Amino acid sequence: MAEKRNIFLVGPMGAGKSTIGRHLADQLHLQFVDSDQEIERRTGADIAWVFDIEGEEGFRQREESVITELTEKQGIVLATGGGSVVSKEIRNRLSARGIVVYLETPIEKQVARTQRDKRRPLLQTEEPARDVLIRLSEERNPLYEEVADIVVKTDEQSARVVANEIISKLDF
Ligand SMILES: Nc1ncnc2c1ncn2[C@@H]1O[C@H](COP(=O)(O)OP(=O)(O)OP(=O)(O)O)[C@@H](O)[C@H]1O
Ligand SMILES: O=C(O)C1=C[C@@H](O)[C@@H](O)[C@H](O)C1
Ligand SMILES: [Mg+2]
Repeated sequence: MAEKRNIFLVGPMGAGKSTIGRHLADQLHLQFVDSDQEIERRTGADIAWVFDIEGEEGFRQREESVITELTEKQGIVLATGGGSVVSKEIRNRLSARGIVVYLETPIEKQVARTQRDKRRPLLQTEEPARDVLIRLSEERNPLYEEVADIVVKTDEQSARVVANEIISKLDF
């Protein structure tokens, strides 16, 4: 049987990786996995708790080992954590193991989509979420672009329509 291919979603908090990833997996009959959820499942703690106890560095180590392991699979849609691309090892891994899709999302949409949800520790600080997201985007946008095979905008269409647009751009 031909090798089943993988789709890896990258992009900032609020881009819709988890939401669009589910639609993609349903429509393509692939397995959906989410590195944040997998870390929560394995630790039995939510992401904020992992950050509290192990610090961001501890979380990043877990993220790298989970993504390395999940990308061994075939036939998955993987929603990656928003900061995972900062690791060169993760970027290399994603490029080697599947099609990388960057969900490009303006800051105002990221703010709107994340403001009611308190589960993102990097946004639960004194610094306004908008400023944090701008600062992160300056470091990370070039990395999302570098690793991407396909770039789609997620601000003008529903998650389902964005998933269809991604499918139309895939050659499988
Ligand atoms: N295309 C879209 N249009 C409108 N709302 C969307 C769209 N994509 C996602 N959303 C909404 O935005 C919120 C954040 O989406 P989601 O949790 O999928 O983002 P994420 O990229 O996985 O973020 P994180 O990196 O923090 O895990 C959710 O409430 C989701 O329903
Ligand atoms: O952008 C980030 O660094 C993060 C994004 C989320 O997916 C989680 O991985 C966590 O909240 C950190
Ligand atoms: Mg997510």
